[in-house]
Amino acid sequence: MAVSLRDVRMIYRSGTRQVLALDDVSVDFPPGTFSAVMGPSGSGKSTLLHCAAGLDRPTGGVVSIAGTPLGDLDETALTRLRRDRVGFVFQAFNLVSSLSAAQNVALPLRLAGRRPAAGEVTAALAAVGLADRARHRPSELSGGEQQRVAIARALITRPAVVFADEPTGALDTRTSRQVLDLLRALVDEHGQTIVMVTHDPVAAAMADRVLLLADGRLAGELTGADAGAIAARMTTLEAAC
Ligand SMILES: Nc1ncnc2c1ncn2[C@@H]1O[C@H](COP(=O)(O)OP(=O)(O)OP(=O)(O)O)[C@@H](O)[C@H]1O
Repeated sequence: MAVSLRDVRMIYRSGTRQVLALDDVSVDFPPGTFSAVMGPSGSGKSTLLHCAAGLDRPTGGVVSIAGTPLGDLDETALTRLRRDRVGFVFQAFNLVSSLSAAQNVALPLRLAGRRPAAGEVTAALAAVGLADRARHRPSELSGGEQQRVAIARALITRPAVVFADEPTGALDTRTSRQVLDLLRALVDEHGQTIVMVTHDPVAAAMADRVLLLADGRLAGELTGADAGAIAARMTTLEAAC
């Protein structure tokens, strides 16, 4: 499995209050698959993503990335595994504004103390259709172009999995479609594993399967559903919460 969660539980404590954000969730993300995670507000989507990506340590259960149980790793080893094996794409792109597109893409390698091989960054930018924008700063790129640079940056370390948190949340419909087509192509043509949290049924319909969360639990899974069917299921879930 690229990522696996076994009985993952997350309890947030603030003062005397406790929130059970994940309630014994078990799920696998096989290599070369595109999964969407949906659910009503507060259902635990971000918590699931953060635990699965090793950004947060769950209260209980086991998360493994590429066969490595994260609970066995100290903070240094966990940071290294995240840096080398996990790619992140965020709603707000999170590019470094003072760096060019090429420098942003090279950043994860630089942080790992590696000098990019000749052509490596150019190839990554070409893979997202932006070879001719290498010298542009983020402010000189459209939103969709910035997100494609962020995707190239996420892929430069050849991660076992890319986690995308609302990757089209800040984009218009047409640009969203381009970014989703790109994510789909990365799975189909390069066997990339992608896990995407989204509120958008159109985005979720691009995935191989849609995991539905409600109250911190897996409430169902849809495969091959179109956006209309996903939206209808979400309406039912929201009404029940
Ligand atoms: N750091 C925290 N401290 C305390 N409670 C938290 C914390 N983070 C999340 N929670 C709570 O855990 C539950 C799940 O939150 P989470 O952010 O994972 O939901 P979500 O499905 O991503 O929501 P949204 O769609 O609104 O972003 C919510 O009840 C939330 O209030």
